[in-house]
Amino acid sequence: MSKNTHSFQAEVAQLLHLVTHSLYSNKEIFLRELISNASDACDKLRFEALDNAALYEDAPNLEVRVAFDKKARTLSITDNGIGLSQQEAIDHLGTIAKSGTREFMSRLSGDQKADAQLIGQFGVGFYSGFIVADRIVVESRRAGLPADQGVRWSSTGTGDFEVETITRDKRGTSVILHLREDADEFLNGWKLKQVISKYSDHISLPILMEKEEWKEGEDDKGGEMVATGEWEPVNKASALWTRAKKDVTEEQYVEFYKSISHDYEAPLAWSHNRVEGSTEYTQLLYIPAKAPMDLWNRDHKGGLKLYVKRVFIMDEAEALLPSYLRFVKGVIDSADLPLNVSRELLQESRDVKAIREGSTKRVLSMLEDLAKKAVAAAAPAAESPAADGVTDVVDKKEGEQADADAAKASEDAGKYAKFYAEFGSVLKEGLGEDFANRDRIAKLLRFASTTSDAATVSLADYKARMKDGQEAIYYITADTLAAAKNSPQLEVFKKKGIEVLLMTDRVDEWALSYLTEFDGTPLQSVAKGAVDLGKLQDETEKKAAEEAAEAFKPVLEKLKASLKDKAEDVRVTTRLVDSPACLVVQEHGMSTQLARMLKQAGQKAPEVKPVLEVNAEHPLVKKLERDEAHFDDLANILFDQALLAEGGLPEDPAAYVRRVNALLV
Ligand SMILES: Nc1ncnc2c1ncn2[C@@H]1O[C@H](COP(=O)(O)OP(=O)(O)OP(=O)(O)O)[C@@H](O)[C@H]1O
Repeated sequence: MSKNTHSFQAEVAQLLHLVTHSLYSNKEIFLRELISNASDACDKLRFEALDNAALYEDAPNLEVRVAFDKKARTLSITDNGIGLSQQEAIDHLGTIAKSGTREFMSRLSGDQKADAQLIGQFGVGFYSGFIVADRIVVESRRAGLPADQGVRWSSTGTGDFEVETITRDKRGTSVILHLREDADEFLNGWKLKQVISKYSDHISLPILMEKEEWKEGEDDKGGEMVATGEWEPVNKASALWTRAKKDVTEEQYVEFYKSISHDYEAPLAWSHNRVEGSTEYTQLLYIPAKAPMDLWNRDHKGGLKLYVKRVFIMDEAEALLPSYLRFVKGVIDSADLPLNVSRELLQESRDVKAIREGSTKRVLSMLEDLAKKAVAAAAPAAESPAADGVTDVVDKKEGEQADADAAKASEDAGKYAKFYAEFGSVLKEGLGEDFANRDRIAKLLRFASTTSDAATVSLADYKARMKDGQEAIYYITADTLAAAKNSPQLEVFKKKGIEVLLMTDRVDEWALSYLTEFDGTPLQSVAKGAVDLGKLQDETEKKAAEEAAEAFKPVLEKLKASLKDKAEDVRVTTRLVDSPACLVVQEHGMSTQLARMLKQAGQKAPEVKPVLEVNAEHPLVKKLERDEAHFDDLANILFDQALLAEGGLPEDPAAYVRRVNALLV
């Protein structure tokens, strides 16, 4: 193949421009990305070689070599992994195959700082080389292909790249960076070693660099470091999760997280354990601080990296965690699974089931810990050791330590709220997905309520504040917090000072349908079924209500007849104070709000005919008794207004307007 020029996919060209302009403040990450790709390529070779050992050719020891040439101003990262065929070079180094790319691009604002964060989160991988290089040459040969089917890919990172055939004896890939004028610092062995140990110590392959020696200059003209031709490893080369906890620093855990997740921010928490027993495995699980952009995309893949006895098997192994924990990142290294395990096999394996259960429990405990820290911080200061009077006399050092501890405690305290804001909605899916852990999940949920606009109220908090005689945990679902707060259904609860949880998340109604009770107390939607305040209503109130209903009966019958196409039933209620009417659905029916949402999403929703409840004390309702001439109009207005009040739209808005206008003139 002679030299061919190809254009980058439009998104790549755009990304390259941003990479070179926005990621400048953190140049050195390019090395982490390229070494990580080299390591992935070796993992892939090892995996393919399980079925075809010939792929190793004569070089079974997988490794990465980093070399630089001061004169040529080049830095190269060479691996003897799987390599790239010509077509693969064109496909993989000219496009972005990642899900969520388009959405990511649309969120870029042109503000360099904000964009740099986003790009960091997205992960630019190979293209990060252009932060420091104005030209990149990739030479590669795929394992198993003959030497004359190598490929050279080169580009200056603008609009296009060139590809040509070369002869390459060694399998694997060399990425050769022609460094920019201002990237001189990477032509220095000491600097490179420092960056490698910061970002790539956990890579399980040896990363080799040429040993250097000091050579005096001639005629005492100063000296310099020169390469000796001998290669030495510069990383620990033991996978991080295989080390003992005590041998891993906090910074190393954080860097490892960043390298597997491509996240910019440190994780909120992690847990590293060796599990022994009938199923043996190591788990290293992280809870990110930020949701990835495509968490809600249908094609978002969650899951952990799976290793078997330190051999990389697959990314995004979804079978290792339930879908509602798809935000968790990390590694599982199993001692029991066969090396040739496939995704299909994972689904059926009993070992995987045990790993999944164990990892789920571990994640829930991490979340419980974070939640506990938030509660502890909210507790009165008297419980903190600094306030118990014993620490009156502290020397300066202890004082500083106490300050540091306090800062850490306050940071820890905010973590659960941070987690919940990002992933609370996903966690709720667990109510419907993971019956075995439903109670634990329920304890982790937080909601806004009539006493708190922020989603901070736990079901346990709510229970602790329940009124004497209150027999249920009341909640309402709505599209927005404002709609929930102002819902007519809440009027009687407000009047009696009873707290109601306000649920405005799309998943709430679906998820809550799986949680019928919490700690022995039933959950009750205030928009479903007839309101039954039970013991909260005294006898005189009940009697008055019954009498009002009796007196209202004739009007009720007429209302039912007028609205027979719209309302399932019409009844008198005590739940309203200021509003004339509201809509409710039958006890086990789908709420009108959920039905509306499904329809908007283009999905099939059953026709929900709501029940109209009227407030017999309201002047507008009383008017029904007197105004025979407008009865039908009034009845329809009452219904449509109740629909409007909960965020719906009258079936025939023009007719509604006509009716109201007729009454206004
Ligand atoms: N050293 C290499 N050897 C073989 N293939 C490589 C190498 N470097 C990159 N590639 C190929 O190019 C693709 C694109 O690399 P890039 O770093 O841009 O994204 P990625 O690795 O797929 O994603 P991410 O970096 O976000 O994990 C890789 O998926 C891989 O197929």
